[in-house]
Amino acid sequence: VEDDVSSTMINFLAKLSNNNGRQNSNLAWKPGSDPCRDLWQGVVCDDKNASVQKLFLNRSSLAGTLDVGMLCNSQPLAASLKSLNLDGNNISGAIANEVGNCKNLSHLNVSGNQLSGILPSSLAMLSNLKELDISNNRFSGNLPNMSSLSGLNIFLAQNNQLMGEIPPYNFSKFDYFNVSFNDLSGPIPDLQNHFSADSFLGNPELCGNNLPKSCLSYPISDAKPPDSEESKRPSKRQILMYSGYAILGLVFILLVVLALCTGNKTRNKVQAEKEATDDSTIDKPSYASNEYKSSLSRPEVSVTTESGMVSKSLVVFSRPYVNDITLEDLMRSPAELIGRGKFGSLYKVMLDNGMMVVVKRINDLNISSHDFKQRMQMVSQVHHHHVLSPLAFYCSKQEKLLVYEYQENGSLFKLLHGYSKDFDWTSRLGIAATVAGALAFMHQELGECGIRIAHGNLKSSNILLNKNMDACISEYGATVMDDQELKIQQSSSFASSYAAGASDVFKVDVYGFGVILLELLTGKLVKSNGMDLTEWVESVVREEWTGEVFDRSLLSEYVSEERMVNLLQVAIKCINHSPEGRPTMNQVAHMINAIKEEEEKSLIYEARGWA
Ligand SMILES: Nc1ncnc2c1ncn2[C@@H]1O[C@H](COP(=O)(O)OP(=O)(O)OP(=O)(O)O)[C@@H](O)[C@H]1O
Repeated sequence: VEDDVSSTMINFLAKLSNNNGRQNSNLAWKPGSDPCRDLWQGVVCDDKNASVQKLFLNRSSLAGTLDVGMLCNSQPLAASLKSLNLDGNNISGAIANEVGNCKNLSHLNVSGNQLSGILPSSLAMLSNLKELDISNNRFSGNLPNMSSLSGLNIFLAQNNQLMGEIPPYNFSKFDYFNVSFNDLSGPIPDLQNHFSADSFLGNPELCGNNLPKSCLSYPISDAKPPDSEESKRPSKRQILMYSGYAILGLVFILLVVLALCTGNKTRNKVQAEKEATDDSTIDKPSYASNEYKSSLSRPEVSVTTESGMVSKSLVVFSRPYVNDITLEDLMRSPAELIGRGKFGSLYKVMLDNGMMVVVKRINDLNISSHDFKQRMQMVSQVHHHHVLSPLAFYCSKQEKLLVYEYQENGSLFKLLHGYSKDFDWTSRLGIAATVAGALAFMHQELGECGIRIAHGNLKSSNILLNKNMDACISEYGATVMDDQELKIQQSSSFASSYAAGASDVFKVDVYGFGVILLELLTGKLVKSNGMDLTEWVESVVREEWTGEVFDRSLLSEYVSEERMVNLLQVAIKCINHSPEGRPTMNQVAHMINAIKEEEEKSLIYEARGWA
């Protein structure tokens, strides 16, 4: 390989590494050595070791600037390079127009970085391009028209800030196509039945079949360039169509007003009758539909409807029953306030189709709309039977809403600290194992995405029980805590050590899970009469009175104290003051499964009378 190729590559990597002109030491590309013969890490050469064909610099902790121009202006390299993979770093900068000089590039993957700027039109000149992945960055401007690239079969651009209309791509050529969660507008082109709405979700101004917004204002068959003079003047057909809609709209509004008047009278009567017969106020749900509706109909949340029916802004993930739910549906459905936590209020809402959902209004979440969208999309893509996925979300600068399925059997918190005393050891151990397994799975899946999304607010009120009494984790990823919040959240005695490790967000979840284990073992509240559960358990264990820790109702069940002590040891590891000292959720899940297996074996022994 020519010397100037080696030195270009070293300079390219030094810029990407942002390490005072030095490159990332893990990769060890040494001046004076040969990229092919000396087997530089991440470099793939041709059979004769004469030219560099592929660069795999993905997940290499690079946090500098991308200078594609440097690579593609170096003639031998520009001619030989077929694949450039920079996925999953923290690289900033833009894709320079010179990328068009890398004529043989077939795979370009810059996903999961901090890249920004406008996509160069020269991308459309890469006639060998097969895969282009620019997802999870901050690119803006229009999508390049790459309809002439006949070999392009993967195009991923989700989670950026791209604008404008989608060019007329030939969708039959794509195996994968995704432009969801951008700011694209206008009608989606003819998909030739190749892609579902999921590839386009999260673009409030995009319209088409199965998208929240219909294309009434963009009759596709009459499509003209949107800013041509003629398109600005409505045609006779359009005038007739709009007048029809206006009349229908008026009739609809009159009917709604009429229905509201009669409905109000009936409701007032029913309410009055109810109040007369029911004077108990304890545990009665507080009806809050007015507060809820006014919160949802504030200007920044209000729906812009077309033909009075289509919501502009609710992002709905495709699930049965809620596929065509709109923000308007949520607004007009009966709502009841069921909780007001630190991070927002929770409403129970009954949809027209009888489905019960909960809507969480999140206050002051320390996160931009773009990042929130990105988080929610990633969380919704990871499916685990014991994690409640959001059904839909809404997001503006001022307001964030999350919609979940209602879980009728309440929370683990209620089961432990409510009136029911019927919560035996086997069920507690089962819930601990289920939650640990689900959390380990989520950490594994979401640890691989660039931003590492943790639950962020794990506690027994966020562990819900479905109709089969199976535990599921709710509100995964809905809380983003900074160090300051962590300090406030924790008791002063170990706030600093706890917050110091906040950078590993997963270890914060491990701590939260440890506290849940302590609740399961002791049956005690996390905070009660000024006592902190973790401090109390630690002091009792220090004094070697471990037996005192356990819930009395468990002791009366003749549960093996050895297995309870084993579970307590797992809990104590999880609440280690030093985050680095805590196990990973995967390790926790293994430890709990081992205890559960022991328990199951002993139950079999007992059943056979061998004990
Ligand atoms: N999908 C759901 N179905 C049924 N009950 C739920 C659902 N989501 C939450 N809850 C319950 O509603 C109550 C209020 O929840 P909310 O999330 O507002 O408060 P929290 O969990 O106590 O506080 P935070 O704001 O810190 O999450 C809790 O008891 C919770 O268990």
